[in-house]
Amino acid sequence: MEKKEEVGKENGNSEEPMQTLSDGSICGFESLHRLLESSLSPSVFKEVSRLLTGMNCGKPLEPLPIIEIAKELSSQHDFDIQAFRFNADKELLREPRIVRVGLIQNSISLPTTAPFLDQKKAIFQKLKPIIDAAGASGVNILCLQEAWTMPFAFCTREKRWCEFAEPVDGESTQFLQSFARKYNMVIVSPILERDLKHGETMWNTAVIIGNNGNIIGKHRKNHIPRVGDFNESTYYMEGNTGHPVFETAFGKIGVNICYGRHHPLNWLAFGLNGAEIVFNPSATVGELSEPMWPIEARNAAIANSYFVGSINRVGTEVFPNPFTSGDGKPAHADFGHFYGSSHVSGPDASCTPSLSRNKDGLLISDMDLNLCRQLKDKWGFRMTARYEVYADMLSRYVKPDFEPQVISDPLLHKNHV
Ligand SMILES: NC(=O)NCCC(=O)O
Repeated sequence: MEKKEEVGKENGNSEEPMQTLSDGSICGFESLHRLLESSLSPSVFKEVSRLLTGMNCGKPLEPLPIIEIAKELSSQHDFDIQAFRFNADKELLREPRIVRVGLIQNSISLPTTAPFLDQKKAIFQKLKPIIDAAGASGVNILCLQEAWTMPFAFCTREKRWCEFAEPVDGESTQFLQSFARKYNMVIVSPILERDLKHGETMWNTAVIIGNNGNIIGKHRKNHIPRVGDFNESTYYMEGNTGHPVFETAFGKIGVNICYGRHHPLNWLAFGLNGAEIVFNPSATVGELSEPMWPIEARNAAIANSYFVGSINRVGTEVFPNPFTSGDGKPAHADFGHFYGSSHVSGPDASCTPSLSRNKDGLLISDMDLNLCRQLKDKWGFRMTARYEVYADMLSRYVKPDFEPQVISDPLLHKNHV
């Protein structure tokens, strides 16, 4: 209690509700986890963590040591780096299947008024040391944030930002292919795609680059947001690639891009196709979605017995021309603060602490993929699901003559005298 008041004071007034500050921190702390750690006694913090971030094999998630070269890169280039290990129980008939996964979150590098080519090059330059830190740390599968090559200009609805769209084998893929080869690393690269063979149409796409630098395939975002400033339908179409799972050298992975995380059936479909890790590269802002962020991915990991890697970009991106969202509010030139907070959720309801809310970062997680089946066996969610009942319901629901199954209390409609 004493500590909590201290935190309130840092915010200027202990009577005021605590607020996030303009530097993107929460009351001066880079994450909720850090705020709680500094504000609570060690024993209370331990109990709060048990409830907030769960337990893995009966213990809090183990932090992993970070190698010197990665530490140096993180201090030279000012990015957060954290590492954890998800264990699984030892099995008698299967060896552990440990995969090292990296998630990168970052802000843009130049103002959105800079020439486009410079903006793009500067983001590439910024990412180099972070990808090197991942590669040098032995990351097997690395995922970047949604539309990582560009500012998240979709709020503006101005067509000029379409220039950032690239074919699947374009410049950004070529840039990442060299890292994939150098570090024997699978890389998931979410970009704004221009499909040259289909009339130059655009998609919000994740390109999956294999550890030999080959392109394994692509997935196109299934659901387009129509909420707040996220008017993304101006730029790309609803995906037409289904829910592919990519069998890589290090495990079976799927990509549920940003707003798709609000759709439980979207998560389910990747699970039904056998995903062991699903990435959720995102771009979302505090005012809109922050209370949902720690819940949805975690729920998906639990319900589908797989790991989820959630990534959100960082910072506030200000655009040259103000825009509105048709909600009667004044025109504004930015989306609000992209709150980072990337994290990994396990199928056993454990979860890493989040990366910073206001800083670039690399989160490394070792995960024993055996945990997925162990949780399927323990909780039996796949076995107890009634897919035939859901399938029947859905097939009736999509028909125009669908009638909701509602049984009304007959007394509700009885005429009272
Ligand atoms: N990029 C994107 O789909 N954002 C939508 C906002 C949200 O889902 O939180």
